[in-house]
Amino acid sequence: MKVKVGVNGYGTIGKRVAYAVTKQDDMELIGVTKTKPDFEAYRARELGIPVYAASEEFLPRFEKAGFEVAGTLNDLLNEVDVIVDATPGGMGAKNKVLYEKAGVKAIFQGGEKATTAEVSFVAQANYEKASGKDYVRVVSCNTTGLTRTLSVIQEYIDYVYAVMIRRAADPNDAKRGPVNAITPSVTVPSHHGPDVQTVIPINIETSAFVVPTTLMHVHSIMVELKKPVEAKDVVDIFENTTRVLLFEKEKGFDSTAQLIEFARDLHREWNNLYEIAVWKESVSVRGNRLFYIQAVHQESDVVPENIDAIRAMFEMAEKWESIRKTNESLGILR
Ligand SMILES: NC(=O)C1=CN([C@@H]2O[C@H](COP(=O)(O)OP(=O)(O)OC[C@H]3O[C@@H](n4cnc5c(N)ncnc54)[C@H](OP(=O)(O)O)[C@@H]3O)[C@@H](O)[C@H]2O)C=CC1
Ligand SMILES: O=C(OP(=O)(O)O)[C@H](O)COP(=O)(O)O
Repeated sequence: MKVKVGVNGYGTIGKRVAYAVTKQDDMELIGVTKTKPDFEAYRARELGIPVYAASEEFLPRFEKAGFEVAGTLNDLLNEVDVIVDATPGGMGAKNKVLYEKAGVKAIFQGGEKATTAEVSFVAQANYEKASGKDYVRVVSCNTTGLTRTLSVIQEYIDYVYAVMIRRAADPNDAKRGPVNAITPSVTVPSHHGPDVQTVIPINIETSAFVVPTTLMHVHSIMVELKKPVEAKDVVDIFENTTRVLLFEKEKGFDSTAQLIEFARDLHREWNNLYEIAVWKESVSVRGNRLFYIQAVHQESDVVPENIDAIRAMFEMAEKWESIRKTNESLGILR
């Protein structure tokens, strides 16, 4: 039996999760919601995905355009086993009452507070904690990136300090850009450090800056070590970590631009780079401090996590079986 999945909010994250669901042999995409009949709604329809109005108040927009919807969110909720809420940050918590009323499990995204769900989730770090749960939050793209690499070197960590260089907007977001400025999060820690702690129990402080780019976030990470480790051992660990890839400046990976080009060269859908990109040369140890730099494709790294969260919530597969299935279905390299 396939799990019936709906996606509420067919935007940057929602459309990618919907696509990923269609690639799973144990899941069925029942439909997605839109607030308006724009090109994304027409494209979903072309792809054969039933489009529902995000609520009754939006129905007149669709009627005016002559766009026939399959129903409203409430109708979608009657059809599904789980809803992936990918609405703008903060809206998921409000939607939760609808999901509770419908008796439907729900996955929230990183724009929601941790308290919205029972578990904050990164598959490789705490898959089992989501087992059988009704409400799970896939943490933000940056928190997912930090957790993926830090969770596998956890035994060496005394304290982590990370500087997050955040992209100003997604490529399709003309409202927020171009931005000719650097915007610091003036309070330390930025929300990322405490957010990592909702998944793994480590000491971590983060600060954050928004810079004028749409191509990925970059993290400069410094770890005070609890016990000695050599850079080559950390490289080995990352080389054997799922959803983490090492890239070499030596091979032309000078910036996030080449990382995105790499994803384009793979003919990845939407040039998704689901894996966290660690610059190999940046992994270095000086005294009792480990340094490395990584980049996060904000539009896609959380997509496999949403798929694994569904399997965990329905106890459909053990952790590594789910990760393997998700990776294979999306062409994730490791
Ligand atoms: N973009 C990113 O880099 C990342 C985002 N996240 C998190 O994912 C979540 C979604 O973000 P993102 O995909 O970027 O957001 P987007 O703005 O790209 O998409 C949100 C979608 O929600 C829909 N929406 C708007 N209002 C409503 C409503 N009242 N009811 C239902 N749907 C509505 C919009 O649909 P319509 O187009 O029809 O108006 C829109 O497409 C947030 O929590 C965010 O923090 C997590 C990781 C990375
Ligand atoms: O989850 C994200 O970033 P975050 O981890 O810095 O909050 C996404 O890139 C969304 O960021 P946004 O809040 O700038 O849209």
